[in-house]
Amino acid sequence: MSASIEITNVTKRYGALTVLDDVSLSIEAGEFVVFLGPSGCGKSTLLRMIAGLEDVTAGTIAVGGERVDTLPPGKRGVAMVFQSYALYPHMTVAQNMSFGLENIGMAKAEIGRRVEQAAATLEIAHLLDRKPAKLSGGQRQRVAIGRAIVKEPKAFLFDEPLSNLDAALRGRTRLELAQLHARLGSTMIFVTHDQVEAMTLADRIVIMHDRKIEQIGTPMEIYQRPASRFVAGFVGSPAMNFVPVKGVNENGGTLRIETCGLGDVAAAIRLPARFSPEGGCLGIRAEDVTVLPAGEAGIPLKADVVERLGDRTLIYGQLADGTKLAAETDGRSEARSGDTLQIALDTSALHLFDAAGIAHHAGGD
Ligand SMILES: Nc1ncnc2c1ncn2[C@@H]1O[C@H](COP(=O)(O)OP(=O)(O)OP(=O)(O)O)[C@@H](O)[C@H]1O
Repeated sequence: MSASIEITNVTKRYGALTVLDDVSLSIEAGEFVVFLGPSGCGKSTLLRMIAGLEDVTAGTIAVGGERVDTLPPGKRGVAMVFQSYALYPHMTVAQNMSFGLENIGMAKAEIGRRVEQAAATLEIAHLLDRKPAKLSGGQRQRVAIGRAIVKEPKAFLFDEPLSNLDAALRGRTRLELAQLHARLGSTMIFVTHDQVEAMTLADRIVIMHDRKIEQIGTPMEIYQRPASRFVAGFVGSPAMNFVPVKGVNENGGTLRIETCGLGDVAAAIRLPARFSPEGGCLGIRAEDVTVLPAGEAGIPLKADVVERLGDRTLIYGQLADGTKLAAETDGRSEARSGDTLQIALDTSALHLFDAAGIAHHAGGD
């Protein structure tokens, strides 16, 4: 069973502090939605309001078409998995998973059936008699998910559930969560500040910043067509390069963008109405900057740091005017710090940002 979630004009204040300001969002039944944003942007607060662990200051929340923001947590049909797992240490795995169902008076046989089924799904059947202290971090994590599954909720709410796992286990559990979602078909909301988790798990990512939703889109929409300079700089590693703009001229559908660091750049970007170069910048990802073979002339980039990642090499350098720029090249690059390299830009992958940070992309808005 899965349900849609409708968040309408939700505001959250703690005293004078506004944490979320008039936020609206529609999540479809069965969707995997990730709330992504920097620390303190309010993503956990939004999740906790859906769960019923925080009140809304204004606005409404509906699950499966039914308004729930006035209902207690247990009556909302959602189940939350916490970062800390929140298992009862004195109870076995089976008891931890049964506890919530016993509390609502469910028949023992039905509880047994659900626990058994969830344990099989999560491959923890052999751990049912153990106490949490005798489990690894990854196993505890599964128990916490199992405890949510047995409730057969209309939606799962995950609050950074992978952040206590080491890197390898984190990657594996991420895959398992994707498989679990495919198998259960449930609505899932997942809070994280890890963009790899967001990119790999989400049907849609909700980027949150400064009390608002900054952009909602599929991972590739967010990556390729970030709505704002904030999103462009937040998603992607290394962060998108930003080069200050001095002036813009439109000529037959091509925009000529004057910069200090990159010289004049031509791009198929429509000149936005009332665009002022003041405070504007050009954005380009490191992977869209090509390091030219020795002897070919391009734009000079003086390498400060060369990072060899095996399959690729990242070059962090400076343009002629001192603007910093990262370029990505192949793993066999022999570039060394101190070298002046020649680069070229993929002008079909340029983004222009105005002073307010609004994005305009090559190939149309
Ligand atoms: N009970 C509270 N009282 C006052 N302020 C709070 C309370 N809970 C959260 N806040 C504030 O609300 C803001 C949003 O917090 P929230 O935990 O939702 O952020 P987050 O995006 O989940 O960050 P993180 O990734 O660090 O958990 C923060 O500025 C936080 O200090």
